Amino acid sequence: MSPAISSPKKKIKMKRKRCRTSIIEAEESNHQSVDTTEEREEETQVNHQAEDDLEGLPGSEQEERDGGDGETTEGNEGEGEEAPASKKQKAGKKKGSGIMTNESFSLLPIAEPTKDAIRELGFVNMTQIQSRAIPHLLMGKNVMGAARTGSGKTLAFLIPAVELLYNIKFTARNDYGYAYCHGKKTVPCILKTHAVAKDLLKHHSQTLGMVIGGTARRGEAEHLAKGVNILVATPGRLLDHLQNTKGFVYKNLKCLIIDEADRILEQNFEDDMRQILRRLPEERQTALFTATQTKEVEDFAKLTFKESPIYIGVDDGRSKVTVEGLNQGYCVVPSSKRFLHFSNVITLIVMIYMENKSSRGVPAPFFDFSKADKGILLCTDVAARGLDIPAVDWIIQYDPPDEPKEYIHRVGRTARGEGGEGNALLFLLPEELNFIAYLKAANVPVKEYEYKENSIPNLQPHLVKQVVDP
Ligand SMILES: Nc1ncnc2c1ncn2[C@@H]1O[C@H](COP(=O)(O)OP(=O)(O)OP(=O)(O)O)[C@@H](O)[C@H]1O
Repeated sequence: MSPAISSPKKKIKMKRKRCRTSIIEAEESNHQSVDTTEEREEETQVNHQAEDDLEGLPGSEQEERDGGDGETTEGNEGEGEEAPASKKQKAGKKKGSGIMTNESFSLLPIAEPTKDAIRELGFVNMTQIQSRAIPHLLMGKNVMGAARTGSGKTLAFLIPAVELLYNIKFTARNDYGYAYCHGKKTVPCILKTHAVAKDLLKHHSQTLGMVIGGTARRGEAEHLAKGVNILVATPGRLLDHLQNTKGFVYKNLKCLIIDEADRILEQNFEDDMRQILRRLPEERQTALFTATQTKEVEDFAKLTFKESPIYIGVDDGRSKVTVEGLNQGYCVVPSSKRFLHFSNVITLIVMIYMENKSSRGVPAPFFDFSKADKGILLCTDVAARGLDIPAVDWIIQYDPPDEPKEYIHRVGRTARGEGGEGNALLFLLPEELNFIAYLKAANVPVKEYEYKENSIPNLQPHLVKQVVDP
């Protein structure tokens, strides 16, 4: 029988239970690869060669050949150096989330300043995507990486970026070495990457910049003309600077990293990307990362890579696409009761995160919410991707998104990182129930919660009072 949700407040207060569904190996992965099976086989051979080259490096041979099942290999007991355990690593001791390996960052052939920065971030062992992607990227290979939300993709591509620039001794002036392009125009996603890059560069002299559509471009242009080593950018604004900013030297570009690849084609950035790719030096490394493997990503990969990249699908073969620590369910409610039920669950409205922006295009509620001890953030899909807000307990969806992959990104804002736990509840109208079939086909494990008519308190007078006399 499905659990009742007659008292959502009670449910929220209830000690969160981990989803105990065991991982069942799917016989066939539902994920699509970039290439046809034939191409994939060839690529696998290439991968094995690369892995042989990588012998001795963590995450190389064994894992890649096993195909990576997303199963937990408990973290923190590896040969890691002493490091201050961050909240997240402590959380990892509670229960494995299925994203960790027992391979320590200290085993990577990377410079001391980078290792120091990782240690100071409080990370000891690598997540799966990190242990499998970093060695290839350090060797200059083109990589396409797919791993579920909250599994550490950001460090997977930033550590090699920082490292390679350090090794080739790029100077701050006029050496534009790395471009990181985010598929979606959401400012917080860019900020997250920029913040992680800044932390990693703490003991390095390499420089960092950021260009974002919708913000003042003049300051950006001046910054670019002075020289930036790693540039975090949205596609449209990057193209604008490539076309129009005098003194922006990008002929030395060594690597292009594209994140949230599935959004690029969806958001009609294809033309922008074509033009960006045409302008950048051909002799460069390219990496493409995504949380959801889709047809769009395949198409985009064909546009991006001249030759097949090394494909790393951490979750291929997993029987579910969301993280272990996520409890998720849905509740079918009639249209007339949905809002009341929704308000009952959230009980209190604290912040609203729409498209409103403060200075530099950064939505103020995002920062307030990130810093707050507790709170509720009302948001549109603009907050659905890439955000890494600490300790989000619940994601409540007032209505379903258009596609399962959007659902996966929405719920991916909770239960992030090692040991991350969280809950997600989706309200559906009876006529929207079909969406569950799509979720199940996409390997999203959702439970049905029972809707009880009499569980809704009469909030109407309270709401009216709030509106009239806030
Ligand atoms: N090796 C690690 N050990 C413990 N925690 C980690 C490690 N690497 C990353 N994390 C933490 O895991 C969380 C998720 O990381 P990150 O934001 O990079 O995920 P992501 O895969 O990019 O997610 P999304 O697809 O939703 O953008 C972050 O809070 C990050 O600090």
